Amino acid sequence: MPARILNGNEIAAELRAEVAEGVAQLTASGGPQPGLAAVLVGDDAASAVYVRNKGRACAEAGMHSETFHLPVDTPHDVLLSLIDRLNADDRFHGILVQLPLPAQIDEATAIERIAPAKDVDGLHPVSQGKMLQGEPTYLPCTPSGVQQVLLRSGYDPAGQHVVIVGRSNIVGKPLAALLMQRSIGGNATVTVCHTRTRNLSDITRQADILVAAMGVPGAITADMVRDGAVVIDVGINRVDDRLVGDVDFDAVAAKSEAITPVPGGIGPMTIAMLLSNTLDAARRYSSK
Ligand SMILES: Nc1nc2c(c(=O)[nH]1)N[C@@H](CN(C=O)c1ccc(C(=O)N[C@@H](CCC(=O)O)C(=O)O)cc1)CN2
Ligand SMILES: [Mg+2]
Repeated sequence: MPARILNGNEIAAELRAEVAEGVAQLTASGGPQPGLAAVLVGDDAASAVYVRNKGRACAEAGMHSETFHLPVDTPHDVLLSLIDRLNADDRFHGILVQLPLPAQIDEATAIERIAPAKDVDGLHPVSQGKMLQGEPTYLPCTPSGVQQVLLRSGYDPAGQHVVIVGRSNIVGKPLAALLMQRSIGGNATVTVCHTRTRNLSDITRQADILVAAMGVPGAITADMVRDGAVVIDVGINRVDDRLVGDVDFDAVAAKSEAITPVPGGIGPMTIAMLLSNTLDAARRYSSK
């Protein structure tokens, strides 16, 4: 049986439609139009596409958004001043700083400067600490996108062995925290593997749900995957002008129960979850 393809474009469209309905209800009841500020530093082509797509998705959901585009050589303190201004601007309920940032800017300091109440990317240490402790907060967009794809496709992680390959601050680490929570979409048994993991394939072969998030094209090969596993590919790599994931798609699809493609898998979910968080931020603002 060929694997079931988990279509992230479709699930993300469903989510964006739910957000659009939420925006209409919020504004109809006298609440604010949700507003998102996106900060883009430099001219990375992929980042520019992602930020443009975020703006377009906001407009389609009835949200206000603005992009603040700074030159590649922007000094650190200039970026921090912009974030301070956006923190104080009531038109914006959510702020994101597009990553990666140019080398002169310290990413952690920039993210920490965002007011936690506006951290719709869910990357601030306050958001991540709350998530770890199971308190309500903004969930990071890619990990919550993975969780939604699983839940909405009928693959509840509860009780499953989820093996995550990759330990980035933006995907691997927060995804592990999210999936182990005592809450809907959680309760998984999570193993995190990384570059120093010994006998990697012995561990990946134990996965009921295998998440590839290491940023190495085609690194998860068929011999690393158990027959009937659910495979989530978070990698987005450009190879010879083509987008490929971290999974050797055709060979792995031939033996798995279900798999996300690249493109059209987790990527679009990241933007849908950002909109969902921005709607939440506007709701929280209006109930203050
Ligand atoms: N501040 C942030 N920076 C980055 C994040 C993030 O969540 N917050 N994640 C990634 C980039 N990203 C969003 O910002 C993102 C990546 C990919 C996609 C996407 O829809 N990909 C498509 C393919 C698009 C293409 O043609 O390139 C797909 O996979 O189908 C959306 C958002 C790093 N930075
Ligand atoms: Mg840096």
